[in-house]
Amino acid sequence: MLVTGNDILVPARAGRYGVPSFNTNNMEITQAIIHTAERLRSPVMVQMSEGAIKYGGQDLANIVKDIAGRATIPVALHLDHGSSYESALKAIKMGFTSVMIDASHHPFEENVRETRRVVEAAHAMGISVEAELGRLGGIEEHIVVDEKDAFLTDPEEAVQFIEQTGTDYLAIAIGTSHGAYKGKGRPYIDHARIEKIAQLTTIPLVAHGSSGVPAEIVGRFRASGGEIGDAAGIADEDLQRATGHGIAKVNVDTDLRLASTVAIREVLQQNPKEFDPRKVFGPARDLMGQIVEHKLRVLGSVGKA
Ligand SMILES: O=C(COP(=O)(O)O)N(O)CCCCOP(=O)(O)O
Ligand code: NA
Ligand SMILES: [Zn+2]
Repeated sequence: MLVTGNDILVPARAGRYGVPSFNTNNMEITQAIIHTAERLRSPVMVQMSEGAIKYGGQDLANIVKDIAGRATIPVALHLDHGSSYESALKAIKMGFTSVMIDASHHPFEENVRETRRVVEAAHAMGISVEAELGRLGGIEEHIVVDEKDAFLTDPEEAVQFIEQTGTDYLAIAIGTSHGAYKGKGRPYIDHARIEKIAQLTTIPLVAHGSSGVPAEIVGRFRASGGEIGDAAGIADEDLQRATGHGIAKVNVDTDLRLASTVAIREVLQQNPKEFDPRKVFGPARDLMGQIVEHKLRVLGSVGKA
C-alpha cells in the first residue's frame, strides 16, 4: 500500500533498523525494488529525483504508485533532492507521499525559511518532509578538523533546525557522498557525529550516498567492457552501526545503476545476436533485485512489514 514517509520511517527509527530508499527511472527498477521488498516482507521507499521526473514524468510516477498501491507492504513515493518549494508542491500534485526540500547549500537561516515553507504546505496535505543540513562530500580522514566541520552536520545546529522547521526527517552530512567514488579504501563515516545527533534528536535521520559499490559488481562492470576508476562505497558494517543510532532512511542509487548496466553489458557481450529488449532488461531487473535483497538484509528491515 502507498503510505507517507513518516509511516515507514518513524517505526524504523524506533525499531533501530534502516529502510532503503532506492531511486527509480523506469518500470524494471521499480519492480525490482517493490517486488523484492514484498517477497521479504519489508517496507521500502521508492524515490525519484527531479532528473527522473524530467525523464519519466507522471507516466513513471503512475507506474510507481500503481505497483506500490497493489503491494502488500508499505511503500512511499519520495521526491529526492527537491530543489525548490515549487518542485515539492508539483511532486505532491503528482501523487508523491514524501518530499525532500534540499536547501542545504544555503546559509542556515535561508535553509530554515525554505524548509519551513515546504513543511507547512506539505503537512496541510498530509505529506511528510525530508530536509538536509550540512554538505554531502567525500571526506577523507586526513582533512583537518575545521574543514571537516565546515561540511558535516553540527549536532546543536541540527536540534535548532528541526525545532525551527518542523521537518519530519533530516538528511545529515556524516562523510558520505553521491556516486561510485566515496573515498579511498573504506570510506570514512563519522559515527561519533551520528551518535551525538541521534542522542539530541528523536526524528528519523537520513543517510545519503549510501551505496556499497560492491567489488564483485565493479569487477563485472570492467569485465563486460565498462570503464570505472577506483570505486568504493559504504561498508555494510558502517550502515548497520548507523541504523542502530538514528539513521532510518538510507539512500541508494549507484548500486542499482551499476547492477543494471552490468547485466545489460553482459547479455549483449555474451549474446551478440540478441535484440529482444525483454532479454536485456529482464536480467537487469533480476540483478537489481539481488542488490535490493542484500540492502534490505543489511539494514534489518526484512520481516518488518
Ligand atoms: O543519496 C543518493 C544516492 O547515493 P549513492 O550514489 O551512494 O547511491 N541519492 O540521493 C540519489 C541521487 C540521485 C541523483 O539522480 P539524478 O542523476 O537523477 O540527479
Ligand atoms: Na544537499
Ligand atoms: Zn542524495
